[in-house]
Amino acid sequence: MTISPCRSSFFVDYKDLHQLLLAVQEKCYENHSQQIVSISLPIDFIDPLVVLDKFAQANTLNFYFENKSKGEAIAAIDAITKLEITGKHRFSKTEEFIKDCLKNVINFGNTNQPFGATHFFCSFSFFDQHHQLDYPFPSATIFLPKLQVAVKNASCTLVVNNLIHGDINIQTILRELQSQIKTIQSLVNYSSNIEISPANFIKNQITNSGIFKHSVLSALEKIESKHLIKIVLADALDVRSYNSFNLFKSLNNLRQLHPNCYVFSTSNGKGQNFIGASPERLISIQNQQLITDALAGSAPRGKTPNEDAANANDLVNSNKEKHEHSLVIDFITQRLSQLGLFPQILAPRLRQLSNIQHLWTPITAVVPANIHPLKIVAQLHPTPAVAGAARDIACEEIRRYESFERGLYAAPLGWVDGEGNCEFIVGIRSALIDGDRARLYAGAGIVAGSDPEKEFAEVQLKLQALLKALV
Ligand SMILES: C=C(O[C@@H]1C=C(C(=O)O)C=C[C@H]1O)C(=O)O
Repeated sequence: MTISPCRSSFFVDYKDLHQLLLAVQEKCYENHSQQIVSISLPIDFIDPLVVLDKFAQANTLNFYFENKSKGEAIAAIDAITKLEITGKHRFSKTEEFIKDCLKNVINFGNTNQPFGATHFFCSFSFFDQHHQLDYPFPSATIFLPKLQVAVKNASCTLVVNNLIHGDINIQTILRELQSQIKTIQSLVNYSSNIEISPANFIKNQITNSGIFKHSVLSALEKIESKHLIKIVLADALDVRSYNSFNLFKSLNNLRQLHPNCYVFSTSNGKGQNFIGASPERLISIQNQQLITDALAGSAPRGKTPNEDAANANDLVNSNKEKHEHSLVIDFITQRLSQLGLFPQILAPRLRQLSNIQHLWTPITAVVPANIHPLKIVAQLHPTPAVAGAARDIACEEIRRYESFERGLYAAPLGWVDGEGNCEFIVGIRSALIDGDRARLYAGAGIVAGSDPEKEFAEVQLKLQALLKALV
């Protein structure tokens, strides 16, 4: 892997780049092969969401990921190479695909910039097989974008990936790069407008309150008879708007309304988008330091500081909520240990979001270089935070109780780089957007002592928070 220099903001040494591209092409001719040239440049500060809005097309894959509290946002547009998988072994196939691609990458420019060099964007579905045959996303989608713009704190990086082979016109690549940089430069001072104006929808609850509460009661009987310890039951809400949903405005609303969450969106290149604001990180790995969240056990935020503190107090002292939470900690620590890791459980805390608060225990571990992030994703997904315990029985029961396909709901979604760094979140509090239609998803964990009314109210609270953002 060669790295050529690249200097200040928006400075591209086109002469160096031209020579590199010609040399790469020559090798491609000789070997009848293809190479990926990844160009990383520091750029002036720009909002990646504005870049997404400018460049994303309905017929291309794209991805957006933002964590406002960490000062990070990343937009990935169009794919130079992709893998779509339906069925089993999707995590190991993804790992293989990424490793194969990385063998063919030549880096140019400043790869040490935050989010410099190649990043692969991945979305998985909850189950490895869909029951709904026309569900619009495969069980796994992985792509290396053509264009990636990322912000970390005040630093902004552009990555342009190019596929080089014998027949490609190098001059065209250079011209395209110049034109992309010009367009991006023109967006530097563009700020996204805040538009929190809830739209008017026609709504249709998939599982009505009666059906949902009946499922909770039935699940409680199975818990009582020891068939299960916990199950996470989700509900879906179908809405139809008078106009097509606007991805950019909806994401912008989500980040204003849920600044402590991960705001995300991913597309299938056929016009559908899966978006949401999730508080739950599956794993992030930075320089071999892994962190994962055990997040389960909930209470609404109070309307006054006193009510809020009382709700928080009830939550941290509730044996039922603590039991629900500890199932997740136990599962995560066990599964990480099975991989040979030594998980450290940090002090429990509250995760307070705009509408809801959760019991939260971060768990850390050091990841040896030989364990690929996707092995850990495969080992953890789905945790009892979104499935239940015992997990496989809970998954079977979920299929029985829920009348809709979970699809990408409650599944891993994130990025991996070539150095073993990654960030995957759990796609809860999410919606599948298709033109003027959206299906919203949210769920709640059921354990012994759960109250069907309260669980239903919790799910509605989560759905409403999402609905408020869609425009
Ligand atoms: C399943 C969801 O959330 C999960 C369920 C929680 C609970 O029941 O307390 C809390 C956080 C998440 O682990 C969802 O929001 O869809």
